[in-house]
Amino acid sequence: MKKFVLSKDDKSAVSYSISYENLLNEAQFEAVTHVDGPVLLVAGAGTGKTRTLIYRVARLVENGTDPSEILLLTFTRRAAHEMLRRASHILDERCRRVEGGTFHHYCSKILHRHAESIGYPDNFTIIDSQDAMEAVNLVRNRLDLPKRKSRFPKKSTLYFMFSSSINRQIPVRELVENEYPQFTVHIDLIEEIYAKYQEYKELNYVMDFDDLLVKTRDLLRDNDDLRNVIASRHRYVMVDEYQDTNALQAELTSLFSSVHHNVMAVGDDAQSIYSFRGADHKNMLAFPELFEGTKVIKLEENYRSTQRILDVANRVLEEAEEKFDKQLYTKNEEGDLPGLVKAANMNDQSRFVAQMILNLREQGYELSDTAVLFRNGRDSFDLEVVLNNKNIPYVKYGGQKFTEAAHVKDVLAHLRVLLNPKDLISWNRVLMLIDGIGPKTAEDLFQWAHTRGNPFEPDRAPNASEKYLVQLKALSELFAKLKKLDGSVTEQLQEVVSYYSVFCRKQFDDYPKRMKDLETFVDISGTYQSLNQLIEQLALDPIEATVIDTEASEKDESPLVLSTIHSSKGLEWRNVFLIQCLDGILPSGYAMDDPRQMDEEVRLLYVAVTRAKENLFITYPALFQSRYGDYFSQPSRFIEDIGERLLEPWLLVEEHENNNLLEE
Ligand SMILES: Nc1ncnc2c1ncn2[C@@H]1O[C@H](COP(=O)(O)OP(=O)(O)OP(=O)(O)O)[C@@H](O)[C@H]1O
Repeated sequence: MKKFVLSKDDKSAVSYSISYENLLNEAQFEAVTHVDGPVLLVAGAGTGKTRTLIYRVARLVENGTDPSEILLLTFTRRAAHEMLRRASHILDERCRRVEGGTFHHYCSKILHRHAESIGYPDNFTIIDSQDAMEAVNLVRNRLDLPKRKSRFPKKSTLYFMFSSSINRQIPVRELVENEYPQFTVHIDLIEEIYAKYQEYKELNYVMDFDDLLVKTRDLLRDNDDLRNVIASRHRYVMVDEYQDTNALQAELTSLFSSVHHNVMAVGDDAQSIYSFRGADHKNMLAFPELFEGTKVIKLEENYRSTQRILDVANRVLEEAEEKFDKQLYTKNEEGDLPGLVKAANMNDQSRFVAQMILNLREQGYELSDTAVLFRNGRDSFDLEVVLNNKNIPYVKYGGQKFTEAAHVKDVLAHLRVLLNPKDLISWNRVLMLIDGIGPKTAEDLFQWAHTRGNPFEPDRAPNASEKYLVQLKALSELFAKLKKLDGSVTEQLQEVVSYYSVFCRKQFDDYPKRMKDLETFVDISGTYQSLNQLIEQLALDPIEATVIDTEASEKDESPLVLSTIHSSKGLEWRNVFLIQCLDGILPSGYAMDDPRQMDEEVRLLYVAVTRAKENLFITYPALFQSRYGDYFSQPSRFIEDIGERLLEPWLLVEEHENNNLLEE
């Protein structure tokens, strides 16, 4: 037999089209050119984590790696798309073939492909947290609970307990005993509801978000062949925002990279703000233990902000009990001192923000160069009224999601049952729109349809009452039409919206606005290739409500951004206003008794401050108005002592008292 010796390909011989060395600093370059073995990139805000990931994707592809062998896991799908768009911009279209998305998306993809191995059909549906709570409620109500003397947890609390137990890998019993001691008397019942909830999901072919992670973990952990096939495909695994992952996601990262062991995790422990979803920033500390031979690379130079903004950020972090080994610095300009603006009341605060935004526009900033950030979605309501009056266009992120609105959920429920006729929660929604049908009748119809009849002809049920027979016939006709239109998402959606318009008009006073939303939804549905894809992507990646609003209105100026701090993660603007910076809001009143939660509030403020590139204004009203009455409020304890050297106080003066509208 003849022997031929294959020589190792000389990677150094690749000539790169991008001059990585000039575009990156030393630490970034080290991370980008790292090829084999695990790496943990520990980096402060604005130090170029995203940039490093983008250049690493480009470099690996330039090196000859097949893009489909790179797995890029990010916090939102939008983030993955954006990174791959930028990578393909700096290199070429090959980068778009990189497998990118969130853990949930990727797991759902694996599970759809291997559904039979876990006893599910491949058309299982994913339920969002609201539907999951409804399912918990349903199983709770089915249990004939004896009359209780002591308080029992609400459906949302139960769901939250179950989800925490899974994400943090703590048994329900232990979690309740430690964190909800007031409910320990009901522990057996809570465990029973948990078991029944799992059973409900299996019988009805639905999965909640947590199932996607758990079932993928179990599938890969218990099935060596499949794990090897899947992990062999992942020559390189990269995980962004590692500080906001949980123990389960760490385990999945390890399973995904179990063949090649080339995993890069990127994160900033000081920006961990999702512990309420089970995220644990200690995951970052545990990374080197989980991945043997980890190389740790630190990014410390900030490129985003002026030094004066960073001085405030560094000072904010000092408020945390858990001290961070971080001092952000930059070679950028020193910049203006960030302002601390005290307004007499909320309306003055809004007037200040709106007027200042217009001033900035006059100075040449686009509206979209500016963001207004706040702790809770409701904190911007007053400002929104003022912006509307002044005709300043804005988009708002982080409030209610489009798919959380009742009218959208109603429409989607019709499509969900079409895809998965066993989805009881959606059937209930569909049937209970009809006059005369309550939960009991809805469940009877569901049971009948699933044992004897065709689920899509509910009007044939033997004991369907005359009261609602005509409506049931209309529903059956709708399903028949939808089946005929199979393959055209837009036409199917249009059919449901026309069927639903009668109910919308009957249920909601503001039905014209809601119908307009739905029409816009029909217009944009063409981007989805199938109904399955539409339902799944909307569950995993809900559209922001105001994205629909802005699609509907045709403003030609790119709008100002209003966002909760949570939704501002990873983004940056030239000007940032942080409003309602009050004790009780930031930090939240609910966090005050728990040092761990208080630390998370500090990190939240840190995230807000580090979004600003050039100008930062922190504002608060001296008088807080609420439906319970007005009261004098205190600025956030985190900013109160920062001092004038770092945060310059601003005083607002009315025009008639002084010719200058605003005085420093
Ligand atoms: N080496 C560099 N040279 C020039 N600009 C850079 C460099 N690295 C990063 N930047 C710029 O700094 C800003 C922040 O970078 P990036 O968004 O990648 O940081 P990040 O670490 O992901 O931030 P955060 O975690 O706070 O969201 C961006 O505008 C980016 O283009």
